[in-house]
Amino acid sequence: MKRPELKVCGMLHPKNILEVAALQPDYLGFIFFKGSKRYAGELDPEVVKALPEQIQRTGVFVNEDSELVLELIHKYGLNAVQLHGAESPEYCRGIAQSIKAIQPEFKLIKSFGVNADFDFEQLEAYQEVADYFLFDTQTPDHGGSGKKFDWSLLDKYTLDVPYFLSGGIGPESAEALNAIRDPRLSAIDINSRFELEPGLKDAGKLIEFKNKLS
Ligand SMILES: O=C(O)c1ccccc1NCC(=O)[C@H](O)[C@H](O)COP(=O)(O)O
Repeated sequence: MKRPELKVCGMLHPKNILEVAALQPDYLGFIFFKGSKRYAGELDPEVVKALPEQIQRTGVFVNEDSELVLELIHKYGLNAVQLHGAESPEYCRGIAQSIKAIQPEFKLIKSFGVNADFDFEQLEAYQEVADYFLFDTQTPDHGGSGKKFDWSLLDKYTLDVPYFLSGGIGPESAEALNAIRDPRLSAIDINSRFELEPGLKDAGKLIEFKNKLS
């Protein structure tokens, strides 16, 4: 089985972005949601644009106006968007069509907050438009909760769309992640459990975790 990729989300500070980029994660996430403690809307776009091209620069949005999403994709040179609110399949299709017409390799990641009541059937309407799903813990703050959900709930996931696993993944999670045998697990998404403060990642912890993943 292919080793899942790694996404480090919630990057904020230029020096820290370069420090983490040097560890060669597959994705770096920038949160363009004003309600987040990791809001990156003030970040210099040149810092993001200058990242090595192997790193997928991912903008995270929550129920944002689609015109603004498209504007920020261009402003920051993003390769992917992660739609982390209650965006409809039609909204996702509009974004995907607009951007893929000029950037065919662009990726759309649709996030869902999972709990015991989560309706996996709703995903069917998104399967043609999402390149990936992202399964996070359901919380009122949308994301970055540091809380893990019960991964056995994913036994109910029957579609073929590859997914990112997220929510409360910490340094101690490596062993459990290595035990997952689902070929649809495309990437592991980490955030607050690797922080010194919101938006500031601990490079030492990241190196240790990355080395433990198989
Ligand atoms: O991190 C945030 O502050 C955030 C706020 C609003 C929407 C999404 C947000 N984060 C998106 C992510 O992809 C996080 O990595 C994901 O929620 C997991 O976070 P954590 O539980 O802290 O590992």
